[in-house]
Amino acid sequence: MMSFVLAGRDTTASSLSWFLYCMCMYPDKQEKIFEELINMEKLIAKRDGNTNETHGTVVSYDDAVISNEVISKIVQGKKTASNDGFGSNFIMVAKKFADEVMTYENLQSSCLPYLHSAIAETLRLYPAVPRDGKVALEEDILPDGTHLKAGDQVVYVPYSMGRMPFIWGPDALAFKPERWIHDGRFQPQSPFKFTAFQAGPRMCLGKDAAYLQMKLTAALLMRFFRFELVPNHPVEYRMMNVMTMKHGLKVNAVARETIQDS
Ligand code: HEM
Repeated sequence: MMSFVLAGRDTTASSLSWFLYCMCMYPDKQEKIFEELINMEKLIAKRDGNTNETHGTVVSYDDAVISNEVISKIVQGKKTASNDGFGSNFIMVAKKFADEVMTYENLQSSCLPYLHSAIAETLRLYPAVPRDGKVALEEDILPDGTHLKAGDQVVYVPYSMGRMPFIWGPDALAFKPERWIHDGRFQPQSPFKFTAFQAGPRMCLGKDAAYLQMKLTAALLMRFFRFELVPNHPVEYRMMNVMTMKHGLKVNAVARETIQDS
């Protein structure tokens, strides 16, 4: 339990911060994710014979800037107080989306491929574990012929590996979820190339759980809000075991248009 709580909390939390940061830096990618979520919502409504989304009234909350408290209530599906500027319809639509669209099946890597790829791309550029060290218990020879004595330390650096043109091509520094998509599907890379979760027998045990949590939270936020960085707030690395943001991330969340059931 200690492993799961320690390994699974700050890693996913900081990755979500970096994901939001990437969304703010690349608004065109943020829009693509929104479109993907809306399309899925429409498909599911159509499948279930609920066509309200095409006949409903469009309610705009465009000028509103929402507090963290309101966001967390929406993510948890709770009703917000009536004086916070958001009607219960907004909460109802968000809750419906969470319950009916964000199912376990719809959060698998085969669904929402663009969102899944954007999370993988975030981890390529901003791996939650930026460097990871090992100690040889006994004398050993690495696959490339390097000799190790007992007690030697070996460090691999997912942060650097994720940015090497040698590994990812000349556009290695660009945030491009498209690089993970082939024939419209998310295509995983070898864990020896994409090392954010380590590779081999001691690879992260929580990888699928991490994607599930991050995809759910990101989908709920992306579907209902557009994020923008607060101008002039410094975004810097805090290089610890987990790569968090030194000054945290400050964003404005602007509510998107919501389609209200008539
Ligand atoms: C973005 C999220 C995450 C990243 C980037 C990540 C990354 C990693 C890395 C690099 C390791 C190898 C550490 C080492 O042995 O040197 C690891 C191990 C581990 N992770 Fe994760 N992790 C994430 C989320 C999670 C979550 C959500 C859980 C649990 C629910 C989890 C559970 C574990 C466990 C139990 C190990 C130890 C596995 C072993 O030693 O055999 N991780 N993780």
